[in-house]
Amino acid sequence: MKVVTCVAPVNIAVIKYWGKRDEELILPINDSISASLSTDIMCAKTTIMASPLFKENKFWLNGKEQTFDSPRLSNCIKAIRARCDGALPQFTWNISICSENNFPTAAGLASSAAGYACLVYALAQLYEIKGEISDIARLGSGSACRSIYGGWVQWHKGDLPTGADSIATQIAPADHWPEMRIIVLVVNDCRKKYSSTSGMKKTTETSTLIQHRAKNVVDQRIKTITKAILNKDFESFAETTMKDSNQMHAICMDTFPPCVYMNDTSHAIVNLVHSYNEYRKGQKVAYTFDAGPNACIYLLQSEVEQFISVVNYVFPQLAGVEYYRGLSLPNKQLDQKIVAELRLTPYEAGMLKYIIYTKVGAGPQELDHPSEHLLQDNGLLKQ
Ligand SMILES: Nc1ncnc2c1ncn2[C@@H]1O[C@H](COP(=O)(O)OP(=O)(O)OP(=O)(O)O)[C@@H](O)[C@H]1O
Ligand SMILES: C[C@@](O)(CCOP(=O)(O)OP(=O)(O)O)CC(=O)O
Repeated sequence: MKVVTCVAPVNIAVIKYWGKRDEELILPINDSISASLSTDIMCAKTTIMASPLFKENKFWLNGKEQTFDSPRLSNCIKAIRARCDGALPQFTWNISICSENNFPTAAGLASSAAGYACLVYALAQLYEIKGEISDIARLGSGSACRSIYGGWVQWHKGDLPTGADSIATQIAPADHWPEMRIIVLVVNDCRKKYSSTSGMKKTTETSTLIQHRAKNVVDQRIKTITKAILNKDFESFAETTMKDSNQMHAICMDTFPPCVYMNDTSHAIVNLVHSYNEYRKGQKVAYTFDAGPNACIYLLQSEVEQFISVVNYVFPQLAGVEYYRGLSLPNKQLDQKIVAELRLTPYEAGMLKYIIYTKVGAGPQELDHPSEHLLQDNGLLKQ
């Protein structure tokens, strides 16, 4: 019997992946860049057990048994096994897979990225594969290839029709910009109506704006934001991040019928960030939205106290929920000058469900201690 347990991070793109040139191989029409977040706060955790005694393959996600026949799961397993030494005994054994996310699944919080990166990373440990695996994680979910690395990561779209050059590389490790923080303002954590996969397929079929983005916009933004990250230039990083999020959602609106992911609360957050930056006389806080209404805020640690005091004033919390999750948030009295100058008025309580406070992290890891395994020795779920 052989067993491995791994964790892998969520990643939040600052230059977005939206649109494929090959649906089957999951090849994007443009490069993208993200930061992988700390697995201490948000992660997928996956145990894979192989045994000559297992009669069949099994897969559980968040405690519920799933079919083993899903095309994306099969594609990842096939591709990993094609790179494995067939002489290893575990090569011929059946496997049990158990995965869980410690944050909402399919709610636009990049669960598929963390989930498939974790699956592929754990399979690579099980089958003792060294070398590139981000192209295999990409077969599970495009954005998953970026979660194979920690820190700041670029997914190169590649040119080959096989997808062999459509891989992720690290731009800078997690400790390159240690002051960087991420606050996720959770507006809705329910399963979303249209998945990223179906939304971006409709976009490539119907939007004309997306051609403009791929041809004329992304390459320059990739250069600008890479330079900003390497030079730790927050102003330039923030402006590019916000513009790129806005362009992705403009393209979603240009899709026919439109796919609308942001809601009124999301737009209220956008307005608040711009007002705040005006008050601070610079781009001190940056928002970005994936395929859902939740806002991911990038900001430096020095800005957190003041920004969060403003968020708490404008979006009062409902009592009785575990509201702050992750790193401990500083508790600062709101500066009344900001309220007066920005003419801030609170919305009704409960528009934000909760807040996750986290930072950039080091990427997937194997957890060696047997207590970490999610499966019993017989390959069934631990109770
Ligand atoms: N831990 C996991 N292991 C394996 N597969 C997972 C895991 N978590 C999520 N998935 C797969 O990803 C799907 C959710 O992907 P989807 O793209 O709809 O949402 P999301 O990743 O949360 O949002 P987004 O990609 O827009 O940020 C799940 O239905 C499941 O098939
Ligand atoms: C909005 C995004 O989060 C899109 C993520 O799309 P997915 O990677 O979930 O899509 P598939 O490749 O079809 O699985 C932007 C991004 O992460 O770059």
